[in-house]
Amino acid sequence: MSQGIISESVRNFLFYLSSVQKRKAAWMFLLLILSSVIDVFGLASLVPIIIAASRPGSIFRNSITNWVYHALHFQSEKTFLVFLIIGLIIFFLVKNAFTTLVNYQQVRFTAEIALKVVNNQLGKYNNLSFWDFSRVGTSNLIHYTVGVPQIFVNGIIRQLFQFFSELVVTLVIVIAILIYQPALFLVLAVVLGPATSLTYRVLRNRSMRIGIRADVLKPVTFKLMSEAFAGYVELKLAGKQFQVKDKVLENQEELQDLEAVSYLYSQLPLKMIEMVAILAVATIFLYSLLISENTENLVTIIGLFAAAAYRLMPSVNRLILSLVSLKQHRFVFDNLSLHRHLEEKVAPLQQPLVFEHSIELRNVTFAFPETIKPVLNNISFKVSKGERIGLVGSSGSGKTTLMNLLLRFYEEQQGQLLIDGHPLTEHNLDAWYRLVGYVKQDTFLMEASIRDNITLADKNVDEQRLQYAIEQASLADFVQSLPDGINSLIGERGSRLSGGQRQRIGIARALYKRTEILLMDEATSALDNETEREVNEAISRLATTDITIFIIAHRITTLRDCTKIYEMKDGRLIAERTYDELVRNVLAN
Ligand SMILES: Nc1ncnc2c1ncn2[C@@H]1O[C@H](COP(=O)(O)OP(=O)(O)OP(=O)(O)O)[C@@H](O)[C@H]1O
Repeated sequence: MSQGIISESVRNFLFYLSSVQKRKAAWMFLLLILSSVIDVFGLASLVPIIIAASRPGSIFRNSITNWVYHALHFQSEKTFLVFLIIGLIIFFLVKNAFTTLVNYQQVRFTAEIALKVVNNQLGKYNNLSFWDFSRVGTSNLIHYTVGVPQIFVNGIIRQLFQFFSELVVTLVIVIAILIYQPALFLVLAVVLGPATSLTYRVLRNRSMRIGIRADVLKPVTFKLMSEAFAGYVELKLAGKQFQVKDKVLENQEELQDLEAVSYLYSQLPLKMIEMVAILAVATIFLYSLLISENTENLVTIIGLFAAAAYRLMPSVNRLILSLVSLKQHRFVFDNLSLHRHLEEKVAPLQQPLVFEHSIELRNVTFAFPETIKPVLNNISFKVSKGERIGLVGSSGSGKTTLMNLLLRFYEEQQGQLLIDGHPLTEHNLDAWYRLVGYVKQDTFLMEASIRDNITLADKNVDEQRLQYAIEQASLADFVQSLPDGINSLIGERGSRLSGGQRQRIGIARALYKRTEILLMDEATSALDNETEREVNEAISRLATTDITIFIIAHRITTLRDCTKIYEMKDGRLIAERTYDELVRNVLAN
């Protein structure tokens, strides 16, 4: 009834194991079977001891106890009983120590695999292109890299171990019954067999649907919450915080409902099996009372049935629960196989890239996959090293897209990007990333010190370089004014900094990295006059270096130090001007 899900789970589990780990898994499996068998025998061994204690003389009627009694030269039945009880205690001690050791090894092994799955997922998503990265989205990425491996471990791997160990327990008991009491086996098979199968059948598809739905809902809560916190101020000012809260609650309500139903389902198998067992006992009992002549035999059967069912029920219950869990969490296989091609992605062989003379765009055309009209249309320009290029143009004209192309977030469909005449390809991308620095309007900032934010938590900080970067980015006075100086913390996403200070940290970071090409996107549009002056001062300082700069700016004054200014319109480059020409043009219009 369940080979499908079991073999699928085992296959997915084995996928993550190395050959050494596969051998380890086989070893674990053997230990698990052994500990399950010992568990059952441990309980079974209680029966003869109880019989021996309650019925004097019975030890001589049993061939084994009789043999042991005489072999060890016991003198009285009482001392032999004491011996048996002490032996039993020692057996239980050893058994429990052994099964705990097996459990410990299994837990360690599972943790090892869990780490491997997380590592695998992280590696895979680190290989995502910028484009795919933005399409998948951070909420899904966190779910795939942290949430899904956890579900795989708890919902699949642990359940597989449980399934096999309970299967062994159940089989050992059932086979023992079959050998010693075939009639009882028949009753059990007729009563518990269909009940178990029916319970599983009722629950499996429902549980699977719960799993799939929860998988959709979980990242939604995360997405809503991260958006709500990121937009805390704006949402509050717009009086929309309750709207977000309502959405989160709506999402949580459905999730909690699913959790509740799932919990209920986990309680059902035991109750159903218990119910069926009681019904069976009652039926046999009533039959013996009302119809049958030979009641003695039936009462024995009932007694044995009740005892066997009592021992079997918890195992069968866990067996069903592990199967239901496998079904419920089956969706993780689909999640884990997403982007699997990235696992095999061999990093392209990297070559050096020299930038000494020029950056050239030759007939570059780019369109987003879902749009037909190109966002960049046949763009060509050549920039010499050390030049400072301004990009202006109306909103939506393609300035940011052009910058994203230079950053290699996107790739042109036609034309070429040439560095010193050599095309930029995936084989020199690492070298290109080392040359390029990027300062956005919302510079990425960590909840850490200024030092860590500039060096991106470098372990071996080049102090001289850091000092140079701080001065060139016009941050020196500000840093000196802080009680903890460069070690001052800047708060979450730089909340303790002004807009200008945040951008200057971005500039300092680029300088610390020895950036040779600096891309600044709308660097000053959100700044007040004073901070604009500070950022402009930093840019003017940069103008004295041989860093090549591209600036998208909405304030003309930011472009004062630019050697060339390109004007864009509808994805085309329509004019090239100097700063003075730009000013005259603006004044004339
Ligand atoms: N991910 C995307 N998918 C589809 N279209 C996009 C995407 N990003 C931008 N666009 C479209 O590309 C065009 C150019 O956008 P871009 O951001 O480059 O303009 P811009 O000149 O930088 O504008 P602004 O000055 O307002 O920032 C716009 O029409 C925009 O709608």
